[in-house]
Amino acid sequence: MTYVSFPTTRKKDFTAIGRLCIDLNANEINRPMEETMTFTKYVGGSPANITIGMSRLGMETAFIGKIAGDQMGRFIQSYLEKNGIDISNVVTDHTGAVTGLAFTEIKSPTDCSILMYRDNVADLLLQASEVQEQLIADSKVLLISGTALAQSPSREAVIQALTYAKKHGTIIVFDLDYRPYTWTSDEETAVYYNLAAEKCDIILGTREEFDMMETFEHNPEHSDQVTAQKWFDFSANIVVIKHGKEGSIAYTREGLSHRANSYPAQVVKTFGAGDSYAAGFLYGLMQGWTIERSMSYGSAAASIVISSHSCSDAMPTVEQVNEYIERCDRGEIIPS
Ligand SMILES: Nc1ncnc2c1ncn2[C@@H]1O[C@H](COP(=O)(O)OP(=O)(O)OP(=O)(O)O)[C@@H](O)[C@H]1O
Ligand SMILES: O=C(O)C[C@@H](O)[C@H](O)C(=O)CO
Repeated sequence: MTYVSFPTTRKKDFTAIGRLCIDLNANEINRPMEETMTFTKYVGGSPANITIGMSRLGMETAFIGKIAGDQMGRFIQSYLEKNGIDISNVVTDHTGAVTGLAFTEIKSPTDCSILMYRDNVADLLLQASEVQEQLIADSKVLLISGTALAQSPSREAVIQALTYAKKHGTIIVFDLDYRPYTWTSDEETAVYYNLAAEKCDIILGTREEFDMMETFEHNPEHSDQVTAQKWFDFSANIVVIKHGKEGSIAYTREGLSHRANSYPAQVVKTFGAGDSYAAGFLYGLMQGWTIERSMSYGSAAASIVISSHSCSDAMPTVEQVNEYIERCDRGEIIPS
């Protein structure tokens, strides 16, 4: 059964809009930030990570965003280029805005947190007039991520991108990617998230992220089914709710639900799980696989990334995911 009909003849498989940042991941793991001395620098930002993931899986990708006009911005630009991502709609800021930094604290494989430095960041300065309609028209999929809705003018840029995607029949994926520190109030967050979600074909989020969106609604049991059902009255065909190590559940417009277990992992840190899951899942759907197989593929990609030090740089290729699944099937991966 086909749940989403992706356009067939387009130059790009996948384009994302949103933030391009830097991750500084602690080298001394299993320690609090107060005792962490050194970090390794990677490209970061959830939509950037997903795009890198899609590119590693062999998809034709592009990015719409804004980078700082400095060394960090140029580092991001060159990394995207090296990964085969079309950066013709990555605009450089000339107002002195900076690159967002995410310092990661890895206290234990299950206790990780991120300290964000996001004052006057370039990614939130993308303007609606800078979004290229033709690029969206040329893409099978447009992925938006929630953080870009947090402030103007980036908020308007995303809404304009949604308008172009609707006009051209580009499939819209919403990765909720809720980062509370970027927002000023729960009400503002819920209102903008809901407005954007109404236009999306596929929505991916964690239970906690959907709870935030239900600020004005009644779902006392935090029921995944109730959450998903609402979106089928709008544009959604698939709603995926992620539950960390417990796996994920996808609902479809036809009223079916599909579960996927997580794969075993030698966990180094948990962040990056959602981004790699999104890349693997969307890749599978775009190959015409079943929802279960696509979810399972996303779960395997997630286990690879959480077993690694980085998010972006650890995004796996098709060969790596296949090999990981085979090793798991042979019982060779012992969970940590
Ligand atoms: N500890 C774990 N062990 C194995 N797989 C995991 C673990 N945590 C997450 N995953 C896998 O990653 C998928 C997405 O994880 P999760 O629900 O934590 O998303 P997320 O909160 O968006 O991730 P992130 O931490 O990157 O924000 C899960 O469905 C599961 O397949
Ligand atoms: O999303 C961010 O800005 C930080 C990410 O790059 C980080 O790697 C992460 O949390 C992935 O989900």
